[in-house]
Amino acid sequence: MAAQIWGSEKRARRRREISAKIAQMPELHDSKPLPFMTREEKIMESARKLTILTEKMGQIIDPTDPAELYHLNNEVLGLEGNPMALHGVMFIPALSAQASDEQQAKWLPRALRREIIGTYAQTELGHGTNLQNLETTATYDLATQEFVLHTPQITALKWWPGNLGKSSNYAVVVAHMIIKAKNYGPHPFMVQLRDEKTHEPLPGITIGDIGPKMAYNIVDNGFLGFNKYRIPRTNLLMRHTKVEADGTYIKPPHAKINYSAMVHVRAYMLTGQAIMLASALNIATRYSSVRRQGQIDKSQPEVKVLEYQTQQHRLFPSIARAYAFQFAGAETVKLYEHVLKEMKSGNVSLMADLHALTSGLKSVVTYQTGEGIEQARMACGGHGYSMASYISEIYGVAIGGCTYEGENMVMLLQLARYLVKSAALVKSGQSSKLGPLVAYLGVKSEPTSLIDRIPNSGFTEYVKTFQHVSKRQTLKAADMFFGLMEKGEKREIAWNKCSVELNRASRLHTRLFIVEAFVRRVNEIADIRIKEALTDLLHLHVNYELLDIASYALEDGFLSASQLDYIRDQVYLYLGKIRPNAVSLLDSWEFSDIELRSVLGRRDGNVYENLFKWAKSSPLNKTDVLSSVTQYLKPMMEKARL
Ligand SMILES: CCCCCCCC/C=C\C/C=C/C(=O)SCCNC(=O)CCNC(=O)[C@H](O)C(C)(C)COP(=O)(O)OP(=O)(O)OC[C@H]1O[C@@H](n2cnc3c(N)ncnc32)[C@H](O)[C@@H]1OP(=O)(O)O
Ligand SMILES: Cc1cc2nc3c(=O)[nH]c(=O)nc-3n(C[C@H](O)[C@H](O)[C@H](O)COP(=O)(O)OP(=O)(O)OC[C@H]3O[C@@H](n4cnc5c(N)ncnc54)[C@H](O)[C@@H]3O)c2cc1C
Repeated sequence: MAAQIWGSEKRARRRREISAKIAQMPELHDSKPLPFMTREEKIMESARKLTILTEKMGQIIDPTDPAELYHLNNEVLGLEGNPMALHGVMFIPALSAQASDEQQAKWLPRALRREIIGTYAQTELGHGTNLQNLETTATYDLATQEFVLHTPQITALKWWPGNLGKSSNYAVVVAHMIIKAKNYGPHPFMVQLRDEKTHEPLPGITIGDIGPKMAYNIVDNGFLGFNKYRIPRTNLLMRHTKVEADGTYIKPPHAKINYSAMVHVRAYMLTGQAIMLASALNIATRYSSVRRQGQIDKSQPEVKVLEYQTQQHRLFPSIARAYAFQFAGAETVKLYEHVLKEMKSGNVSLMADLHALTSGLKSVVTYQTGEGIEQARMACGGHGYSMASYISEIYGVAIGGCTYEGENMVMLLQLARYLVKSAALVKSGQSSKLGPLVAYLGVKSEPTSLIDRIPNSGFTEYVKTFQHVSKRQTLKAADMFFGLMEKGEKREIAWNKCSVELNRASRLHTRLFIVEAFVRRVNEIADIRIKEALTDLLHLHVNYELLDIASYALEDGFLSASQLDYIRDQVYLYLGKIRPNAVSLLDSWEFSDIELRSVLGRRDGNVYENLFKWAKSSPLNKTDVLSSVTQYLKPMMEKARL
């Protein structure tokens, strides 16, 4: 199963080998539990480990393999981030995709050797979503052949970029490019921020940390202002766009090609989210098979809480989602790598499809991951609320994904643009022009669903039902939009008035893609036992997801009440079937105790003794009487007693 999750036997074996090596290197372990550290201590601890990793990486992993690097980071540095989180996730990908060969030769080896630390600085205090209204300018000075970066007012300060505040000395900065008073829109520039020897900010640069956040606090998200700060013309990233010495602008082959670093993260973050969901579920499910509370049969001893159907219903559909996201994520990364290769050689024809797909997936996956992690926390009762479970930290980090790389509603609306265009093709009889991801929009469906009507139909009837509801909602939302425009409403106003319905269409389309990716994977599996276990999970997935969106299929009578009863019964049936495999389905992800950082989720199940040990190690317990008591509470009580 681990091979299915991680992509191959070899990958799963390598992960085990890497974990085993890390277990033997105490210098790479947390020196004390992270929840007992201050933010400053955590940042220091992370930098300490990161430095050792830089020295010893070659002994532990193949540093050229991104999957191994990602695993190493998760184990050693953890999900709260690290001083170079953005360096690998966005800075290097931005240079790789947008810098010319010459620029890459100059900067990439230095970045890869970690001679310099970089980030991606785009969002500003006043604008994040609406890139067209960013305020930072890069004005070309023909006389010196330099760009002058400037922050015209406080809302133009770069705000949020990870590791910008304290760690990075370089950044890819997105600024409006102005040449001879003409604004060419946002473009990426390579900018040095700090002196390479002293790490002091360079003259003309104002920079700092934006303060503590809900989670992800090892990352120093930062602010950045420029005061007429000059960089050479050749620091504009010039793979696709060029500015010649005389100010001549050569436009890129696709207007949005400079957005590729964002698409990169949107594609890669899906499996990251799956891992966070599976981690929280692993903790909750292991704990649920240790925790005994109450009886089902009063004549019997207390049961493990995992025996309760409500507990299974809370956890198991999310287990199925974690697998589904991992499989959909793997497909998306493959597609992204293909499109990137094409893009580098000038073929931009697949960019719109990839943008639509990743926009929808990013939104649905992060939202459902957040839901699943929060349910996992609640499933641990009181101990879930303790940082000893570590689930609240996983939650805080995961839901950041609903916001970064494009706020979820906004990204769903991006997919909706694509769906509406596709609907227009269907309506004008040009279904043959639909791309493979939306071809179902042009296919006539049966009048009613055949779920529970055809024996041995596998998952086909489920997929057809998801297709039906997605198609119906897309065409309905598109009709509503076109209808408003026909009535004379301006395009943008009509769009806003339909946007809730449009986003519903985007979610349904994306959920269909996730179901199909799960089905595709199960169909590929040769090992009969693995196929069986995953087929059970897929049964739970399709029935649970369909029940969740049943109103769409009920409102036009595509599903009947009796079919809905069948679907509900299937959910309960598969909860029971999955119960014996539940812990194994999560243990198959092979997270080590070092990586999970959870007292509740310990592999050995020795929860209570270790919770007590953990509590005793709280800094508050270093002394029996705190100074808050001697200074304030004791005098207050004494005064009250007088
Ligand atoms: C190993 C991985 C683990 C991952 C862990 C990650 C941890 C790191 C943590 C955090 C990192 C976070 C980083 C950041 O957040 S960086 C900042 C990200 N910011 C955003 O995402 C901003 C969101 N906004 C946008 O992307 C855009 O403004 C927009 C797409 C919403 C709108 O852009 P705009 O230029 O205004 O375009 P239009 O709406 O007018 O659309 C025009 C047209 O262009 C199409 N389009 C837009 N983007 C793309 C694209 N990327 N590719 C292809 N096409 C694109 C759009 O669809 C329109 O098409 P049309 O309908 O045919 O006209
Ligand atoms: C943990 C974290 C890490 C980050 N890291 C980075 C980084 O490394 N580099 C970087 O540059 N940025 C980074 N960001 C910033 C992030 O990319 C932005 O916060 C994000 O893109 C959302 O933009 P915003 O904050 O402007 O939200 P806003 O756009 O102000 O969103 C507020 C509300 O308005 C709604 N809204 C906005 N526009 C529309 C619209 N057109 N239609 C409908 N509704 C709309 C949204 O849906 C939302 O409900 C990070 C953010 C976080 C939380």
